[in-house]
Amino acid sequence: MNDPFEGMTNQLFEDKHVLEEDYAPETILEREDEINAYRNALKDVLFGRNPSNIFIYGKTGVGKTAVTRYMMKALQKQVDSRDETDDLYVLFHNCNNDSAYGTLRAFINTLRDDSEPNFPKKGLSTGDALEAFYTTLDERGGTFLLVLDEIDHLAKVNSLLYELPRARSNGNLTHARIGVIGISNNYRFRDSLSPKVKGTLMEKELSFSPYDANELRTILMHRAEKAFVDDAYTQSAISLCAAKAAQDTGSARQALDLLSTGGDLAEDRNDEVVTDDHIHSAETRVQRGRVRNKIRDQTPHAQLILEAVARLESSDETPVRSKSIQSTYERVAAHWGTDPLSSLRSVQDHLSELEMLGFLSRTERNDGRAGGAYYEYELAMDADAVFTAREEIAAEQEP
Ligand SMILES: Nc1ncnc2c1ncn2[C@@H]1O[C@H](COP(=O)(O)OP(=O)(O)OP(=O)(O)O)[C@@H](O)[C@H]1O
Repeated sequence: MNDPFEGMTNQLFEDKHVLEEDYAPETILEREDEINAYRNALKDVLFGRNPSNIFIYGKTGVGKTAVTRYMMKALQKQVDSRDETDDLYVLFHNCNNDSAYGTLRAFINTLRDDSEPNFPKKGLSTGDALEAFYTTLDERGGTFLLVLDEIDHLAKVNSLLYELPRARSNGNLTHARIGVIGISNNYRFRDSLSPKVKGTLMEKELSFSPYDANELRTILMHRAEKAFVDDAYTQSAISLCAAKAAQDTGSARQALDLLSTGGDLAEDRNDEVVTDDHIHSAETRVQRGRVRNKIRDQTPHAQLILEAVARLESSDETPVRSKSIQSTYERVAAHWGTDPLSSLRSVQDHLSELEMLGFLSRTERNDGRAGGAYYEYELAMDADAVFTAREEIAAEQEP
């Protein structure tokens, strides 16, 4: 066979990385009000005062992380240019599936010199970790901003959020000041905190709303200019990405995914310009990717239970009660070589969780005295999308 890569050229993309998730935009567009509010909330850091605690809320892809990183960089630059201001350290941590102990350990290890031993993974208590953290902070001195992304996923969050803001007034810190910046998709997060914590935190709250089509178009145009070579996309393709993402989620991530996938498709087909056609085709692929990622985030048993409901849905057996789902789930688990959960209660817990996350819908039925109240479940998404996602996830996991 001839060289399969012979003659391949890169004619569409100037710099594809500009459309990818880990690209940090140097300008933030369409978020002036949020940036102003953020600036006011952070200004104490410049004046040597205790920093405010700040919580950022908003749905996925609306710029919470991008704006936070942008603000932290700008603040760091400003602090570094002012001799009279205390040193600033910004520490980022994603709290997904982590504990207060793990979070503190990550911060301690980031701050410790290479010559110092790492803080142990286990064997000590959260209290020990807090003590070591305070010692490390006080040794350095200065202002520490702790950015806790996905803070609603942090186990034992109350203990941490109660302790950190009081560290200075309790005499645990003398030379250091702490501010907590929490980021969350869950607007109800605050309600879940204990009254004691709410009273101590006194946080400033910033809310990021979904983008509309015009805002998304501005963001996309700016990126497309850098990502593609001249004339490699139509304005109409950009507007279409913006319109589709605005109508669905208002997420800049979704809009960027559509544009990037549209570019991939055009490149695969050797087309020189990204057009509406590519974006229409990209939509199915992006949608599939999103479903797959959402399913991948679930535990193995939750995935099997979801697949069981999808099987029942595709054979027209829904709405269906949890007992019938359980027997289908047992067959699905056997198919994948997994031991199923044995209690109906556990299956029902997973069903409630899947309903809450939007995978399933449920209706309460009541058979009166004879049967009492019970739930019936249906799939809230396309069954084929679940099957494809499950097969793709299984293929990824094969050695
Ligand atoms: N205003 C903006 N200007 C430029 N790029 C943006 C803007 N808002 C979002 N983006 C880009 O969109 C993508 C998603 O944004 P980001 O990660 O900040 O969202 P998020 O709200 O933190 O979402 P999640 O809750 O899922 O983490 C990133 O690639 C980011 O660079």
